[in-house]
Amino acid sequence: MLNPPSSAMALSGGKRRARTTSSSGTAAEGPVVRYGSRTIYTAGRPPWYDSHGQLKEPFVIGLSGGSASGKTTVARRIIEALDVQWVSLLSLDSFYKVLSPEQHKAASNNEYNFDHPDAFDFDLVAETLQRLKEGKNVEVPIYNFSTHSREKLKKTIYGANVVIFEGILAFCNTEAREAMDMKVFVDTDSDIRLARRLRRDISDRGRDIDGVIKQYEKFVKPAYDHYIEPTMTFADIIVPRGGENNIGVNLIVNLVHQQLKKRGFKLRSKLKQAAHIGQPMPNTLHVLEPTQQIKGLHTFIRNRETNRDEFIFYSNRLMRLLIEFALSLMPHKSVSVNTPQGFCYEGKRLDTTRLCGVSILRAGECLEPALSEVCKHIRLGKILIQTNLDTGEPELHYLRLPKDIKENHIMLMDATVATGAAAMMAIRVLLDHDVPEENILLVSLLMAESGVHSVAYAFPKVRLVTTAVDPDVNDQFHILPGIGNFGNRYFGTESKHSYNPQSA
Ligand SMILES: Nc1ncnc2c1ncn2[C@@H]1O[C@H](COP(=O)(O)OP(=O)(O)O)[C@@H](O)[C@H]1O
Ligand SMILES: Nc1ccn([C@@H]2O[C@H](COP(=O)(O)O)[C@@H](O)[C@H]2O)c(=O)n1
Repeated sequence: MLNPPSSAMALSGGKRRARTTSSSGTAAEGPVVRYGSRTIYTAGRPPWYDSHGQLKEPFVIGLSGGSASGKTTVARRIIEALDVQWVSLLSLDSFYKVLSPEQHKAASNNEYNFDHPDAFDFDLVAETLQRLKEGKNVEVPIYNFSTHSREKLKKTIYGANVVIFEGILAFCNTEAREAMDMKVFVDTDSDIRLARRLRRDISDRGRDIDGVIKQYEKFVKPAYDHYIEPTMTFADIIVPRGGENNIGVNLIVNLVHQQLKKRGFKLRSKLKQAAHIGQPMPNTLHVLEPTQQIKGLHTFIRNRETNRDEFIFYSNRLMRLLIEFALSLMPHKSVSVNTPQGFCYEGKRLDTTRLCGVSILRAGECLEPALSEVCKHIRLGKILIQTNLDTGEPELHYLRLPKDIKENHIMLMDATVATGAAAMMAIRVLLDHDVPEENILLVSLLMAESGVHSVAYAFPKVRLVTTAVDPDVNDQFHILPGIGNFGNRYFGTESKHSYNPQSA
């Protein structure tokens, strides 16, 4: 499972590993999932949009077949062999309708038809697939086969590069079918399916032998003949025998790889390209006036000889000025107050109830105290984005956003904006949580020209607020002349590694 409620995502480190999320509760129970000798990490989502800020739709694989044909096994084999970052597994089981007490009684006597299309909420299936295609997160019910009911807790699945949707009637619904880029039917002999189902239902689903056979004869077999097998005609690929069919699985994996390659994912180097040179700065950019005082503070924090105490002191001062400046750009309403002398003063008031701060970890967190000092009780969220040292691309590792964020104005804080890749990812996260673009203010001590252009190009309504804009970014994506690694200087840490384009 990836996201506990309230949009908090599991955190894990690691390089060049596939990540999965699952709705069925079987494929990915925690941040780490083991398939034989392989370890799958469920965090570290790479960009799911392009340099225009537009979403790249995930590649959706539909997997259908009879009960116990091996759909889940094939799905896991595909995930394992794909070795693609961020794959979501969605199961039709999650969409079983909630039973009435009478239906529940029938189910306990193996007299409820769980294999009929009416047993599923296909409207919710279509809505869920649509949201995933839009890169949005979804809350999916967790189904319990022993109690025939949904668990109290839901699972959150985030949009992904590849989404696998599996289920007996996955191809029955037109809207669901239309959301699929590839349809795979797992075709396993009916005797084998019955034998597997007997074993599984007795050991995993709390059933007895007579009950399984009764349900199979009355509902499962007729439904296969009537509803499931006919949908085989929709399949692009038919995989006989299921998960043991290596050639079938490899064929699917190769086709998906070809499709993903077409979509491309080298975002950061694309952003650094010099297309912006000579372009005027966007009018969404607000730079603090370079007074002597501001330049004086920059002189301290840019100087490599400045020790840590002084670096913290002077950058804190600059951050406070930056936050005050950013607040002046937030909406204020008109208010009138009476002075002690009894005069009316027509003033302005900032509505702090509809304002949140979101910091991009780790360095963006340094701006939080300045914001909390000037906006008492402000609600704060955090987004952890780290650079994958193999690819140089940003990856989303952790997310905790204030509740009802969509109704708020957001001060999105990071210490620096170089290529703009991390800022774009954070903005994309906010947009995916339905925050209006014009409500986002990206606040950063220092920005590079290319970062400003990239963010402004992709998100023209986001306002950018900074204390200075530097002209360049080097091959390691550091700002030039810059202030060095802000986080390391502020926290007194050393970065052992950084992205090296030569070894990528
Ligand atoms: N090739 C296989 N050989 C033996 N058992 C298998 C094989 N494939 C799947 N199974 C077992 O059969 C049961 C159903 O498989 P599963 O992949 O969950 O099917 P489905 O998702 O279609 O219901 C599971 O208990 C699984 O371990
Ligand atoms: N409460 C339930 C719900 C469903 N079933 C059976 O599960 C089968 C679908 O799951 P697979 O993993 O086999 O695809 C389906 O054939 C239902 O009969 C159930 O027994 N109890």
